[in-house]
Amino acid sequence: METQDRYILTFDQNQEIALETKQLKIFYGDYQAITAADLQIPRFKITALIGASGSGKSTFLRALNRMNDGIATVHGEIWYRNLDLNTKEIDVYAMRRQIGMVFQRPNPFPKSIYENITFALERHGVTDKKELAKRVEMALRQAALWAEVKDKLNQSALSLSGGQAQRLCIARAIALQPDILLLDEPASALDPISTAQLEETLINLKEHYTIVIVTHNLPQAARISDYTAHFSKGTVIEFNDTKETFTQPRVALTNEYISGDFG
Ligand SMILES: Nc1ncnc2c1ncn2[C@@H]1O[C@H](COP(=O)(O)OP(=O)(O)OP(=O)(O)O)[C@@H](O)[C@H]1O
Repeated sequence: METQDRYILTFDQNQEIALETKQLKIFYGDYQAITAADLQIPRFKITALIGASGSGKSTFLRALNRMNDGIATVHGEIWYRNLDLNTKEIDVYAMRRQIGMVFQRPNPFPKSIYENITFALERHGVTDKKELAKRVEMALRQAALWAEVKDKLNQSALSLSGGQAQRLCIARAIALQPDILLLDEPASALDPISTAQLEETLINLKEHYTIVIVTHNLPQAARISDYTAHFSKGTVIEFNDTKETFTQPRVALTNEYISGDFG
């Protein structure tokens, strides 16, 4: 098989782009964690970020909604709806309503299941009780948790299992009706059954949301994502349709990584 050093898919005008990074470079002090990442994230698709530990996946993901502010220095452009998010003028709080993040460990607030979802909504000005109840139900249904919790919405969220808590965190993020959901290894603390439920939830969510997910679980990336970006040493070396990436990788290092022939 003929291989290249790098292969980055770009889209034609028929594919709407939700986010695009241009020449993204990220430094922790003097250490450069991302050397140059140019990536188009297609709308209403799942894009998986894969790569060896330390290759820069989380650093890249966190830059997309400015979670690195104050931790790392980010150079380059992050385009979202004709706005460069990596500029001083951006209202980061408002932007994060459009671009939400779900973390590796489920982190529900020590409040009721219901309040976990209404908390951010109220802070964003939604106060009508009927509207809040509607949004809670919608978010829990979309996160595939409604059936399990509808009779115990006033119970503490800390009583949920890990898998349920992670779906609650997804519900909390989507209650704000964002455009894009960023997920950093959301299944790494879950058992196989909860992982399968979470994967099904994500597949259903892509009808309404653009999803970017960091995962170490390669079969998971192959199962749920439409596109895969392979990070190596701080840069994206291959970005392509997931099926192609996993069956006919164009870059030798990707082939080694997905066949477990690395490190
Ligand atoms: N807060 C930080 N301060 C300094 N260096 C950091 C910080 N966070 C990450 N790094 C470094 O940046 C590089 C990329 O880390 P990052 O967490 O983005 O990689 P990753 O691909 O997500 O790894 P993993 O799969 O292990 O989570 C690593 O060398 C890491 O040690």
